[in-house]
Amino acid sequence: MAGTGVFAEILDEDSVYKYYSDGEWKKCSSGKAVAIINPTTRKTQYKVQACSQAEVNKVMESAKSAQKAWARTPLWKRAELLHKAAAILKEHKAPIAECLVKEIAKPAKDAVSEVVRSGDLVSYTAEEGVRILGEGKFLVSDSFPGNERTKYCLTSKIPLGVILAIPPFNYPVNLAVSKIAPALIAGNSLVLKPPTQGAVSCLHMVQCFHLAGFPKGLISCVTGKGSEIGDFLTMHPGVNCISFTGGDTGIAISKKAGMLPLQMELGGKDACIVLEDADLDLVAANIIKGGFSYSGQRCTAIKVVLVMESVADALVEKVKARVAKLRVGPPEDDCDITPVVTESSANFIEGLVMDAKEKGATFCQEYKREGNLIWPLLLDNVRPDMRIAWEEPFGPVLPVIRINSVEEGIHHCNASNFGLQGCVFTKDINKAVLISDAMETGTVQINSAPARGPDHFPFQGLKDSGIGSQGITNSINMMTKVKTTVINLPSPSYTMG
Ligand SMILES: NC(=O)C1=CN([C@@H]2O[C@H](COP(=O)(O)OP(=O)(O)OC[C@H]3O[C@@H](n4cnc5c(N)ncnc54)[C@H](OP(=O)(O)O)[C@@H]3O)[C@@H](O)[C@H]2O)C=CC1
Ligand SMILES: O=C(O)[C@H](O)COP(=O)(O)O
Repeated sequence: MAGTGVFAEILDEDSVYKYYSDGEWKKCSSGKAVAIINPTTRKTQYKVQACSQAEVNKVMESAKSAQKAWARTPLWKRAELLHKAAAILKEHKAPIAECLVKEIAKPAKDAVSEVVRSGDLVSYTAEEGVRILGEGKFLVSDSFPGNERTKYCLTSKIPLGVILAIPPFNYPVNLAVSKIAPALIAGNSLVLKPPTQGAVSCLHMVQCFHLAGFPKGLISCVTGKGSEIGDFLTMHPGVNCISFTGGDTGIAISKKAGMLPLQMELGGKDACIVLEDADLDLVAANIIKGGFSYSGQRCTAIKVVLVMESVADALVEKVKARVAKLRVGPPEDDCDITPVVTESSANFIEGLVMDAKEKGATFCQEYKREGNLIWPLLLDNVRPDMRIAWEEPFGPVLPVIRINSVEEGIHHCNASNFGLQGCVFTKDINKAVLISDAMETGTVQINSAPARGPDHFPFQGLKDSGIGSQGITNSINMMTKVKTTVINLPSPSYTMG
């Protein structure tokens, strides 16, 4: 049960979850709380502290001093603590998954998978960090013309300092640890600002790191609405790097943040290009998985199908048949389609659907909504003048655009402001590789739906989809900076051969 057993200490006497600072669970001085609305019941499920700017300042001070000691902690010790946290996370997957079900209406099985995947990510990061941070580079001066071998150059990767991690609602645990673990193994300290919808899941995850025994002040978690405390955090002088996953908010942050490294993973409009020789059963199965998992609330969800006209009717029929089998209902029952995260999100999705209706899209199913629950909807004959051809619904609504050439499909994909992932279905691997080369996206999946996982693969968005690259190795590296030490010798030495 959430907030019980080893998690009892994170809940205060007024049933408000505490924030985490200096190795302790605390109540904020304002006494204000933020309500977390259960997307299924649309009633308040949990409450968390609304932290103040003074509490953020204190957290930043602790993070800065704790980081100095942590940077001098041996790599193997950092890894050992991360492995402990991973084990505790997986041991308590049930109560954390329960929070995900209640806060973000994630289907129960997917919620458990997210926690297990997060434990695996933390452990993999510990191992990868020991390897790549245990190596430096050694250069000699005479490889450059005009130099004798009188200089030995040692280069290594050192921590940035205080990392501010801001994950989104749809993977509040996995996308938090995908920032926390690389930050810690690289010798940084970490300040986490969880999403409001998902905050309690994150607080339970933080308790697992607390129980693992990380030094006080090294990890902090401040709660509060991003719209209220977010700017103070992202513009705080104590922050040395921001790792953000979410929507357009990230673009605004990138314009406000100072001279510091940014890791941004933002929205996507992942296109699925279907050629005439594609295996349409394989395509249909991937469109269901890629377009409707977690009710389409994934940045890597398929967000537009671009199918050759000659096979479009056959494909639409196959997808319709599979849509009809999707179970719609509460996350507790492991339904495929569950309520979207907020009423405002449901309203946004509905706006896109109504625009498509007015402009003549073909509705393959009746549009149906009950509260935040929207039934899966395939829209055929979508045209570029419709908003849904370009905007990201983040819901169970999928547009189909019929194309008459591959070039038309690539053009539509590249005309988008987004550039996260895409996929292409064809039996001709040579053609698939050429199409992948032409698609201006961070990743192209050949004959499968887009996906971030497995988590050690590089994952990056181009254009408005992001800055920098994620994936465990790339995240570790971007949370370090290069340090060069040059040994100057009085005379040339060839000790190094
Ligand atoms: N790329 C991806 O993986 C994702 C993309 N999205 C896109 O974003 C849209 C909205 O989803 P949502 O999760 O609300 O994304 P947001 O970008 O609104 O929120 C992402 C995170 O940023 C925080 N935040 C909000 N405002 C600020 C601010 N001014 N400064 C600092 N942090 C802030 C949020 O906190 P709080 O929750 O308290 O507002 C949350 O933790 C989706 O419809 C989708 O298009 C969403 C999720 C994942
Ligand atoms: O931000 C997101 O939505 C996730 O990065 C998607 O991850 P997934 O492809 O593993 O669902």
